[in-house]
Amino acid sequence: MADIPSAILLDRVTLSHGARLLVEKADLALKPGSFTVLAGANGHGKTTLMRALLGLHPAREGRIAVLGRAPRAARQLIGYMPQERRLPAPQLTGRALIAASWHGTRFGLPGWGRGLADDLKAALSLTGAEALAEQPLSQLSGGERQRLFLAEALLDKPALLVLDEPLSGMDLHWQQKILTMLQARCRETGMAVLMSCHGLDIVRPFADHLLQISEHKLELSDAAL
Ligand SMILES: Nc1ncnc2c1ncn2[C@@H]1O[C@H](COP(=O)(O)OP(=O)(O)OP(=O)(O)O)[C@@H](O)[C@H]1O
Repeated sequence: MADIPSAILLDRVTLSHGARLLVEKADLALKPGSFTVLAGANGHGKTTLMRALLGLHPAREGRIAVLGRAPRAARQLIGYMPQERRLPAPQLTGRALIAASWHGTRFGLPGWGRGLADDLKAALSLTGAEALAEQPLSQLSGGERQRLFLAEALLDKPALLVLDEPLSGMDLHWQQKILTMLQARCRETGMAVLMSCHGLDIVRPFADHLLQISEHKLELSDAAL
């Protein structure tokens, strides 16, 4: 049987912003179906690493492969939820915003048809955001908006989910519900998750690995330890 490619593979990767070195000569291999929490102090490079996986930030050295492809070529297989999102029109409903961004990124595909509507319903149900999607974004709390944007990242049944502090603003009840859902999706569908967060105690019981960025190094450990 052919080898299944890693969800994320780094081979001697160095990341920097100009003269500011963030990660130096890092190696990493994360399997499909794995749930990894990315931790590190403010400004240590978590967002930059995620953007590099999406092909939005070039590695200074080394090779990055996502699902066996170069990052840009893997983009269609990745669901991404950025740390912050500008709301271009706060009066839009969540459903309308997702439809608009879907058309923007999937230019050339058929319109917002039945299949897509069903997929959106299923994704919204995973994050408990069905009712939220019908309300203007300006009337949602920060944690409610996060659930909506997480549904959007899940919409296309990605093989890899890259989440930049998705739990920020969510209360404990919803953090646990979302973590339970993500863990189950990893087990049941083989989707891999890389998720940054600062509240490690809550996340550890649900994750397989902890990936720490510190002193320009990436250190992978068992999340339970
Ligand atoms: N667009 C940019 N231009 C120049 N330097 C940048 C840029 N974005 C980030 N940096 C530099 O890279 C460092 C790491 O930023 P990054 O956003 O990756 O950190 P982070 O670990 O995600 O931080 P946080 O926990 O605060 O979200 C920053 O401290 C900053 O010095």
